[in-house]
Amino acid sequence: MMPAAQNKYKAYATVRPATRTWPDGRIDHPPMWCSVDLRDGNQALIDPMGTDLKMRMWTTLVDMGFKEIEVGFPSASQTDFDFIRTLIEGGHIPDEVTIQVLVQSREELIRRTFEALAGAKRCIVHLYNSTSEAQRRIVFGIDRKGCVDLALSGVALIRDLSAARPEGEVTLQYSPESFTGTEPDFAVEIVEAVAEAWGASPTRRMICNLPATVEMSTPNLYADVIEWFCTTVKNRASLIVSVHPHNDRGTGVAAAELAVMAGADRVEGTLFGNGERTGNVDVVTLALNLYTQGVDPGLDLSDIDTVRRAAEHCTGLPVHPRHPYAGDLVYTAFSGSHQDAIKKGFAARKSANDPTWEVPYLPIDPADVGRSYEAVIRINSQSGKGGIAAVLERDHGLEIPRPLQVEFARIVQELADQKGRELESSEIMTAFADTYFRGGTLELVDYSTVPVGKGVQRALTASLLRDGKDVVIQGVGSGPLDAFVHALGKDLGIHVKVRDYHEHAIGGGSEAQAACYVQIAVGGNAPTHGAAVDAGITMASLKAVISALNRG
Ligand SMILES: CC(=O)SCCNC(=O)CCNC(=O)[C@H](O)C(C)(C)COP(=O)(O)OP(=O)(O)OC[C@H]1O[C@@H](n2cnc3c(N)ncnc32)[C@H](O)[C@@H]1OP(=O)(O)O
Ligand SMILES: CC(C)C(=O)C(=O)O
Repeated sequence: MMPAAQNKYKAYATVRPATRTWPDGRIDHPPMWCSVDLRDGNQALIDPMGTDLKMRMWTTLVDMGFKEIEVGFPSASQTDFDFIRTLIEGGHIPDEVTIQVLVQSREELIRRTFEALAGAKRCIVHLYNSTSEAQRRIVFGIDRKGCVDLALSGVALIRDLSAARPEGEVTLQYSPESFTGTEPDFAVEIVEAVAEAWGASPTRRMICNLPATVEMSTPNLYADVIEWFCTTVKNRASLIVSVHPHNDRGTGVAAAELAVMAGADRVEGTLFGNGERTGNVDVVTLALNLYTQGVDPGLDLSDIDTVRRAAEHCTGLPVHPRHPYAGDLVYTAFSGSHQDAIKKGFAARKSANDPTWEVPYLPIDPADVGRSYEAVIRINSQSGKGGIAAVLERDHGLEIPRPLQVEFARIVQELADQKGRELESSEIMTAFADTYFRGGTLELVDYSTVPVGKGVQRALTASLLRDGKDVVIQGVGSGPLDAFVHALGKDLGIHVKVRDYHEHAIGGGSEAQAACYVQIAVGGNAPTHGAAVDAGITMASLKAVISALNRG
């Protein structure tokens, strides 16, 4: 038994904005994005990235279009320091990209940070100290004033070192770390003090980053406190309000989205949500959530698998198969009704002249992120006729008619149940061929036809093997199939009624083949299906009838 919750945990304290506007919000433009893969993501890895992996991550982020990238904590690690020097000295930072570095409010660390930044044209120095009531009491042993003083001592040094930089001033970012555990009025107090000490103004905005260092509440309460902060803080116009959600409750994405509705201008996060504990907010999901609402996210994810491979290589962590937009299974439907609807959705798109995406069960066109339609439908015991027919069509060119779909789906379900696993496309084709391209008592060897009378009718002669013995049958009908049916009844006493007939070409040109599907009834017996593929359509149709008879 877990200990009684009410004795051990407290509900999150809330603050209510005077006018709560965020629930009516829509996100109609992307926030400013900042990747923290090379810092918060990296610091959470069992094996932090070395220079080569950092460079691969950096290139991936730049190629995706990030304009702000936190590249490390240069005063904490020589690897981070050296990597930043490599970026600057190697000319790897495009003009439109600003690097960001993290530092605590400690003199020697701040000085070392500025050494790392020598030569960088544009950079953000990100200063943090924890402001939560618990950390002030437990970790730092300081009161509110002590906490403000700690922040201000850092700001004063950064201001001086920044002013002395020959390359120009840095941008200051300040994080009241553990913001979600900080009394909102104190967060406002310390940010106002820092902004004033820095000399923030509408033309020299300071980034004020409000982290859910630990996600402690439902996302609506985070949004409430963000809106309350934005409407309470002095000189809001002098601040870029940034959020930095973590995912402790599994709602980091929702928290970020609601925070943007509540007034945040900027979001810090990582690719696929790597980061401390349960991770940082996943910027890939955030960006593609925007995209599916018709908003250009400003990040290029047209080749999501390349981004994913880079992230997996750099972090050593796999992306979950169900991860939004990027997982192996997210463009795959196993269940029958989903497969049926997806198949119909794709077909409707083909015939409609409208680019608007509207395929059931697929919130995004897989092609937009470089994934293929081919992977959409896979078959197991939960699959239905629509999906199975789609696989036969997609991989084997067979467009089987609806009554045959219904019958074959039962056969496939039994097979999948018996195997207890997903079926390969080749196994489905083999099952189809074994069932409907059926050899047996009868085998068609050849046939010929000639016109009869004024050519309205045709006479057909067919050579068959019946139980291995040659037989020749002859009949007359309105076409070769009709004449064949007549011949079977007249010469072999097999009285066939064709109940359903479909044919189509497979492929084109000299390689083209014909596929034919029939449903026949013999005497009072239950109808059976047969199918055949042959170079000629007549041969395919006669063989399909023979297949059906062999099954009967
Ligand atoms: C929420 C976040 O993700 S914040 C980022 C966290 N990232 C990291 O910590 C990774 C990089 N950090 C490090 O490698 C180390 O902490 C270093 C190199 C920066 C500092 O190392 P050390 O001083 O040897 O060790 P340590 O981190 O344990 O020091 C903690 C001290 O710093 C103080 N401190 C912690 N954060 C801050 C801060 N933001 N500003 C000022 N002082 C701070 C603590 O109160 C403690 O003080 P004490 O020594 O008087 O008790
Ligand atoms: C330094 C801050 C922004 C941080 O990483 C956090 O609070 O998670």
